[in-house]
Amino acid sequence: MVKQSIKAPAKINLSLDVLGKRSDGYHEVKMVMTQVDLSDRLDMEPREDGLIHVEMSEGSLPADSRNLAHQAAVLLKQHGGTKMGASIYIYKNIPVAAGLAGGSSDAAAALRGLNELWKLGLSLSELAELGAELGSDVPFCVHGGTALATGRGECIEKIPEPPSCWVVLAKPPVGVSTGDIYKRMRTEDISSTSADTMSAAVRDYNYNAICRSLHNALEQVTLPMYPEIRQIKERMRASGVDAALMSGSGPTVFGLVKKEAKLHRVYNALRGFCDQVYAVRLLGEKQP
Ligand SMILES: C[C@@](CO)(OP(=O)(O)O)[C@H](O)COP(=O)(O)OP(=O)(O)OC[C@H]1O[C@@H](n2ccc(N)nc2=O)[C@H](O)[C@@H]1O
Ligand SMILES: Nc1ncnc2c1ncn2[C@@H]1O[C@H](COP(=O)(O)OP(=O)(O)O)[C@@H](O)[C@H]1O
Repeated sequence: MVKQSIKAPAKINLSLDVLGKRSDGYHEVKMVMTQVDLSDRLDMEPREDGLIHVEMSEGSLPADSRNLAHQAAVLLKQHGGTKMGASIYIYKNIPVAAGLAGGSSDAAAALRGLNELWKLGLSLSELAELGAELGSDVPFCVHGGTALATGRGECIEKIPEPPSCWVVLAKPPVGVSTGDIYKRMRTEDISSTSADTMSAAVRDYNYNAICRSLHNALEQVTLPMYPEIRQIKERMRASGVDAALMSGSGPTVFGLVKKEAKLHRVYNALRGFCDQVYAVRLLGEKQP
């Protein structure tokens, strides 16, 4: 039996501008997104009986039709008109509801993997278009790498990879609802945007400019609601990261660190403060 084993990496938002509220209930955004090497893994096998069956290593998450990878498989099956089914096993490493797009990345990995297994021959753009039906972050996860995302997040323009660095991720034990954070966003308070500056810094391969340009408009909503996120940011800065920012709607904070010699100090400072801390690399960067 042919099997597929495929990685589903987490994302961080190097910059996130909210440009306004749309008539469809979503917000117009402009974001620079990139992937890090903290990944779930999806093992997939085709099934002759046509059923979609998902199992998760993480018992607290639904494996039924509420699971984004399950939804992706059903959508692709309908779109591709195949009689085949699939068994999907998800090894979960990415913290859930963290602002790291773990669910979206699982959905994207299911689309890419099943497209191969079922020999549907869809292009990445076609898979991304399908993925947009599941969530705004899914198209980015289908393409992967580093990108400028516009619209509600589903319009993807690939940009070059940023310079290599360490990324320390720290997630406080709070649950944040993305929809709730967007709903509370006061777009009239927006005073500055950052995506163009960040995109230029990435294209220039300029690490210091990337650090200076980190910006997330959703911080103005999430930080006052959860003081522990601000504390993590402050602790990261005090421990010597080059720059720190909340990812997406939160609550995970990421810190960028160029020098490996600093990494242990940052990691240990955070570990004493919060349980879920990861030291990872940006994915796809040129090796130094
Ligand atoms: C904030 C971001 C930044 O990358 O990531 P996360 O924090 O979720 O990782 C994304 O914009 C999240 O994308 P995603 O998590 O796919 O959101 P969706 O499922 O499409 O939408 C969830 C809800 O958020 C709101 N929403 C989402 C995207 C957007 N551009 N405007 C919105 O107002 C809508 O109310 C929607 O019902
Ligand atoms: N495969 C999956 N992995 C993680 N969460 C999932 C998955 N499928 C559905 N979900 C649901 O999606 C929601 C958001 O999860 P996630 O993608 O981890 O958040 P975020 O976009 O904030 O990083 C959670 O409430 C979770 O129950």
